[in-house]
Parts: sequence; structure tokens; C-alpha cells
Amino acid sequence: MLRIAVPNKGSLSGPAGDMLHEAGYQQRRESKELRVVDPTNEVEFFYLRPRDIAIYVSSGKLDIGITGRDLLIDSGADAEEILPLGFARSTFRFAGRPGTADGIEDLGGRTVATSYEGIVAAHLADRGVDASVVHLDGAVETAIELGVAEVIADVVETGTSLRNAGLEVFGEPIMKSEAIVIRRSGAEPDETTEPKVQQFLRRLQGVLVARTYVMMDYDCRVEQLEKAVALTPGLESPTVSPLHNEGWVAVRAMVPSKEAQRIMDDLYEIGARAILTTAIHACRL
Ligand SMILES: Nc1ncnc2c1ncn2[C@@H]1O[C@H](COP(=O)(O)OP(=O)(O)OP(=O)(O)O)[C@@H](O)[C@H]1O
Ligand SMILES: O=P(O)(O)OC[C@H]1O[C@H](OP(=O)(O)OP(=O)(O)O)[C@H](O)[C@@H]1O
Ligand SMILES: [Mg+2]
Repeated sequence: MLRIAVPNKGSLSGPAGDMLHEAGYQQRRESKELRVVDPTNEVEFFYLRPRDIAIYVSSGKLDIGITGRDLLIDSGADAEEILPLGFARSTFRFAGRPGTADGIEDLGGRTVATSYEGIVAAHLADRGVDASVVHLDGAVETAIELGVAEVIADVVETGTSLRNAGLEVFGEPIMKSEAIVIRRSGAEPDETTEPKVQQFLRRLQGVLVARTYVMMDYDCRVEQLEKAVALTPGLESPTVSPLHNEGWVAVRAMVPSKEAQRIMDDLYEIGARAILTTAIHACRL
């Protein structure tokens, strides 16, 4: 059985469970379950604290795990990213009261509060800045008002938490993060688990593609086909079928969902008709 670590709480937990469910895996029914065995797919899921997942995976006790890129780097664990998953996107940044600092070069001799001590200490050391780092478990924004630190380094998504605390980001972003699949670094591919790992990754990739692409169908005149195909090149190449009406063809291709409306407008402009899109529920590329 493939042994997989899944976040049990926090921002990663809900979307990770949804993605695994969409990929056809059995998931826990209530949030207190620690382990789920999915015998059909020969997979066992362990629900663990997101921060601990890289440690379990690097120890080799679990084959792969889902965590945040920032958590992986912060842990310093010997594990590597093998697939980005596109959710729990955030940026890790310095912030303080307006006017506190313009960049990292102003942080010498000051105190930075953070839940990601590993990332912050390494970033400061890389740039030769000698600042103290105070570790806090969460609600780091409040550390400034309460005088524990002058500066914080934290996860920023919408910026609402910072605004509510009267803080502003400064300097370059420290890193960009999102949910990722990880495995032990430099692990020798194992004959029995490797095919299962690859199947798991293909399933998740299928979900990512189904979420970001739609299927587009339309009819167009043969003379317009080259222009139409340039607008909808598809992943390999579009399917083109003859229509009963001579001089017309039907075209079918996958297009990025974000661009679907613009592509439909452009196709209409060059004379394509009966343009429609349908959702993709699952796929293997
Ligand atoms: N508001 C957010 N938007 C997007 N991603 C976030 C957000 N807050 C945290 N993350 C991401 O979630 C991961 C941290 O998960 P973790 O469960 O440790 O903290 P959390 O989501 O803040 O939950 P909690 O603080 O309730 O324990 C990191 O990868 C981080 O980048
Ligand atoms: O930019 P925003 O959209 O406001 O999101 C970022 C905030 O979300 C997380 O906090 P969470 O609610 O998890 O509380 P925590 O600080 O205690 O972890 C993170 O630590 C930031 O504080
Ligand atoms: Mg949090």
C-alpha cells in the first residue's frame, strides 16, 4: 500500500481532501479520523499536522505527502517537491508599521517575529543581516502591537490580516508558496511503490487539468480552419471531423478555461458557429 500524508487542519486540509476525493480516493468522513485505508486504490492516508508532514516523509516512514512549499522549506527536512497543486497560494513577506523599514537591509539589530523561523533565519543569514528571530505559533500580526517584535515575517494572501493590524509589507517577497506533493530527497525508485506513486501523480494532474481546461466544440468553414486551429491548438492537436454540409468541419479542442470566453469571441469573429464549451470531469494526459 502507498502511504500518503495529508494535512489534518488549517488552510491546506479542506482543499487537499477535495482534490483527493476528485481524484477518486476515499477520504475521511469526519475531521477526527487519523487514518483512512482505501483498499480499492491500495492507498493508506495519514492525517497529520501540515508542519509535521515533511518530517514524516523525509524519515521514509511515509512515501509521499501533501504540504505547503513554505512549510517544507521551513522544516529543513530532506524531502523534495514533486508536483505543485495550485491551491493555498500565498506569499511570505516582511511587514511592520508604516515607515519601520524599506527593505531587509534595515533589519540589522532588530527583532522579527514569525512562525517560520527556518525560512526567516536562512533568508537573513544569506543576506548577511544580523537580526533576532522570535518564534510564535500564530496570530503573528499582534506581536508588534504587544511589543514582542518590531517586524513580522508571515504568510500573506489577501493582505486583510496585515491591514487589520495596521501593518504594511516591505522589501522583496521572501518566497511564494502553494500546496505541493513531496517525497524523500534522492530516494531510489522502489519497484513496488514507484508505479503507485506515478499513478497517484497522474490522477492529481488529471484533476488539475480538469479544473483548468474546458472542452470546446465549434463548426467552421474549411477556408477558416487554419485560423481557427491557431486559436484552439489543443494539447496535442485538435480533432477535425467533416460535417454533412460540404465545406464545413467540426473542431474539438481543450482550451484553458480562463481564456474560453475570449477564444469564443475570436472564433465567432472569423465565422465559426455553434461554439460551445463543456466541463472536463477527469482526464489522463
Ligand atoms: N490565508 C492563507 N491563504 C493561503 N494559504 C495559507 C493561508 N494561511 C496559511 N496558508 C498556507 O497554509 C500552510 C500552513 O498551514 P497551517 O495549517 O500550518 O496554518 P494555517 O492554514 O494558517 O492554519 P492554522 O493557523 O489555523 O493552524 C502554509 O503552506 C501557508 O502558506
Ligand atoms: O493575507 P490574508 O488573506 O489575511 O491571509 C494571511 C493570514 O492567514 C493566516 O492566518 P490564520 O488565519 O491561519 O491565523 P494564524 O496567523 O494564527 O495562523 C496567515 O498566518 C496570515 O495571518
Ligand atoms: Mg495560520
